[in-house]
Amino acid sequence: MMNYEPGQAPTAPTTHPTPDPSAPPPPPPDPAIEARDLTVVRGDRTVLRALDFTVRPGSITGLLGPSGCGKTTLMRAVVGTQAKVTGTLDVLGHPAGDPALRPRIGYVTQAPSVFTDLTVRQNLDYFATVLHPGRTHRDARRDAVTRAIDDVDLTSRADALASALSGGQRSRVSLAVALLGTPDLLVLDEPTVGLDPVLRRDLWNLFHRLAADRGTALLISSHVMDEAERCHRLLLMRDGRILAEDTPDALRHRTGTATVEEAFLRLVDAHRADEHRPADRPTGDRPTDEPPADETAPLTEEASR
Ligand SMILES: Nc1ncnc2c1ncn2[C@@H]1O[C@H](COP(=O)(O)OP(=O)(O)OP(=O)(O)O)[C@@H](O)[C@H]1O
Repeated sequence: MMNYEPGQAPTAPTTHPTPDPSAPPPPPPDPAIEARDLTVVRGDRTVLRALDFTVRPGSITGLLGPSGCGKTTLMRAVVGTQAKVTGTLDVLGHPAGDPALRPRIGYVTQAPSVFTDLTVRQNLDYFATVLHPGRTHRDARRDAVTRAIDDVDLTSRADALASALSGGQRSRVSLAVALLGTPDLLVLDEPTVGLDPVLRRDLWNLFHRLAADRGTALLISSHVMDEAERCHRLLLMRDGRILAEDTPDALRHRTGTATVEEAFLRLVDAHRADEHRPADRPTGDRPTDEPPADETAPLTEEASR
């Protein structure tokens, strides 16, 4: 199986001078997301525990793990809607939640947020007007709306009421809204749930185009392990912790397995064995009243419903 290479920066205009080959390579761009010791408490439970990870611009990072392991909480922290976040969490060079980030991040939740009494185009027009109000932006708004509808392959349904769309189509309207502002970071919570294989493939092609052509960083959660193979890098999570952060190839290689799903299961088994080794077990690591996340849940799409 192959690894996808992160997207290259858009080609420089031809009027620029040819770069000097003896010059040192430019420094890597700043991370899109940098988390150090990231911890989140929800209610009386610690649901994210001291996470360290980095997401690079122009790359697709898959966030994978069983139901309840903390994927949505992590995404909420990144977009700045989660309370009780400690540690360091920088997004596009700002602390997560900084108002300057609002126009630069697109976030699509699991529940589509669309007005069902408006058409697809009217939904997009509304959000485009919120993003870029005023008559002077009218043409740019119209172009952005047309492009976003086309990006998610809903041109033929542009004038249909959102209430008349399927669940998967409504999710794509939400995705189109997130694409309107040409965000630098797209955070997508299970964007392909309920989509048929052709649409899933088309959306993944779109994600790769966004990363390669626009330099967008994408953080995408999924239960579907074959989608893991389409990511540049993976964050494998379990029970509020990151089990591994690496490329799909490196994870398979490291665990001596043929698929990311097998690699994940191998890592879970190794982690459990460590936890159950009495001498090593840290006391008080998990309160006795706090059950682990649903760690035995299979990682298939069917099992995630
Ligand atoms: N509002 C809340 N108050 C307290 N705990 C919560 C709240 N929402 C979620 N949790 C807990 O936080 C933990 C992480 O939940 P989260 O939704 O982030 O998991 P997830 O990996 O996204 O799950 P799924 O794949 O099922 O969406 C779970 O144990 C969940 O029970």
